[in-house]
Amino acid sequence: MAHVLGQNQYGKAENRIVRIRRDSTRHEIKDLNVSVSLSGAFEDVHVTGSNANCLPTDTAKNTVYAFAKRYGVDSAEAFGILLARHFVDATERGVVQRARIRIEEYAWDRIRPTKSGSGSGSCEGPGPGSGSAEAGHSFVRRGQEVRTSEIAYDGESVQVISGLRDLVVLNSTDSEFWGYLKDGYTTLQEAYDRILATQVTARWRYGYTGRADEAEPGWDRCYAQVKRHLLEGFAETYSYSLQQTLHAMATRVLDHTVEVDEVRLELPNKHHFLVDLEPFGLKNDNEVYYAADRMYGLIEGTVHREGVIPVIPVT
Ligand SMILES: O=c1[nH]c(=O)c2[nH]c(=O)[nH]c2[nH]1
Repeated sequence: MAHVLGQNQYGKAENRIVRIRRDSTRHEIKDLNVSVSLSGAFEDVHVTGSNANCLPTDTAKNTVYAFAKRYGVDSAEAFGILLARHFVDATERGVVQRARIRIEEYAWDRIRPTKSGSGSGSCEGPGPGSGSAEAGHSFVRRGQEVRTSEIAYDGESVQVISGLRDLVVLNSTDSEFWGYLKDGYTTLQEAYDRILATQVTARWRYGYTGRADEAEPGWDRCYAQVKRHLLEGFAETYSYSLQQTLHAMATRVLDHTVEVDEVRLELPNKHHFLVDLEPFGLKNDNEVYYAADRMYGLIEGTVHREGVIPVIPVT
């Protein structure tokens, strides 16, 4: 019985690309997930095993990254048009008859450091975002983080552990990682200017124990204040490791929020790898990155006030 090859298409899906424009100290970021799908004269590829008409998906991937460098990314739409036209018009012998480019774009807002962030504060202090110039290279991914809390009462005292998760932040410069231990399995190149990005999970425990003479902290105020200092701690730390950034963020929360005794952070290192564009005659001057979603380094730690016994569970 004869069989007929029906509709078919192929390409490279989910090319995670971060394009930084660093023309000035005020960097611009474009964060895209680009999927390429080609259809055309691919009967032979499927039926006979001849790859003469097969543009490798690896080439499609390279094209996406090279185009990001060569033409920049003004908008997802304009970038998609460039790519789609290229695959159809520039591929040999009219092999590619239709190109479909799908792009998801993730939006980032700038972290705004505040001048009024100094001095030790309580949750009665100024609200988040008051004051200030925008950070040139520090971003927080748009979309709401999840606020968490865990409350326990044993008949005597109350314990409140608040937190957040899915707060995604990125510094497009001011991050290095070098001078680390090396053994026979070490291949990592030392980095003197890298992207530092993480998805913050934070928990903090209040000193509040619910005694009759104790006033409850302003929970919403404290939440906003802790979040603000986590963001600013991230943005304002010139980092030599994510571990150091973790310590700076947690310390800053304790310095500015007297109600909090202990902070625990879980920070996955969301790796961004510079794409090698040399084969296409392009110099990648820390502009085009492959944003890997796994595997990832996972940096975890607690910072607490001296004399306080830390109790936030290690997960
Ligand atoms: O900030 C970092 N800390 C590490 O421990 C580490 N390990 C690694 O491979 N890259 C990084 N980056």
